[in-house]
Amino acid sequence: MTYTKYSASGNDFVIFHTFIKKDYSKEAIELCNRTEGIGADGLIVLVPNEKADFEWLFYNSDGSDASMCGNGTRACAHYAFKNGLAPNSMQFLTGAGLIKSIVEEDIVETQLTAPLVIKDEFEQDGFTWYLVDTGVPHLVTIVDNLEDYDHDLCAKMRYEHNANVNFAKIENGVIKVRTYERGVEGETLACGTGMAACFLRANNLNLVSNKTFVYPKSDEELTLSLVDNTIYFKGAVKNVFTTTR
Ligand SMILES: N[C@@H](CCC[C@H](N)C(=O)O)C(=O)O
Repeated sequence: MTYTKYSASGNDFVIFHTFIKKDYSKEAIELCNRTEGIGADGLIVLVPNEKADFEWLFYNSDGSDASMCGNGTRACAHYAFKNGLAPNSMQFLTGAGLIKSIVEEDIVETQLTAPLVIKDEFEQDGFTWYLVDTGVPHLVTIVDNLEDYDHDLCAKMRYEHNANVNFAKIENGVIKVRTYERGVEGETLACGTGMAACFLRANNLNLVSNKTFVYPKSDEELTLSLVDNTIYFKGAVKNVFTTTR
């Protein structure tokens, strides 16, 4: 089997394609293992689909599945185009619905599914939170200092709300984000749907405009735009290596 490892702003994935649609959670745990496997935050498997260019099956590194992954969509779209599985402007089926992506060289833009606010504003453990589904659920708190990010608090909030957890800081009109990811159970270098959730929250509070640069923990620059309640998410991806095992 041939596997490709991708990095999308530091969020990394093992990707392969097959005709066989089945449960790949066991493979996700093995392949994503950073000591004995390839090492990644998630596994993406592309399978054929009659109504779209293809369908993806997405797994976190602990083998749990997730309906969406923003960075994963960008890596996956690049992989699909480079492997002749889809044109550069494509649509593919995810658990959250049809996703549209456009590949231009190493830059990929994805149109995320319509966001759904789950809980508008609430106080817990000294922070003000907002809970929104941008494909998967995300808690967002806006802070003055990103050092407020606290692993134990994130883990507690993640299980209480069954959501990913984001700390965001607005600085000179851009957003800096740190994300604790469900299914990785720790901080990742970037989370696309998390950045989208922070962007939406900051935009709703009029803290940023409809088109904003967002910087995750990796410090790679992404552009987030809001047009008619649709979030567009754009940035570079990298094919790290391809291996056969
Ligand atoms: N890293 C992703 C989100 C992946 C899914 C998430 N960990 C969950 O289980 O909800 C992104 O870039 O959006």
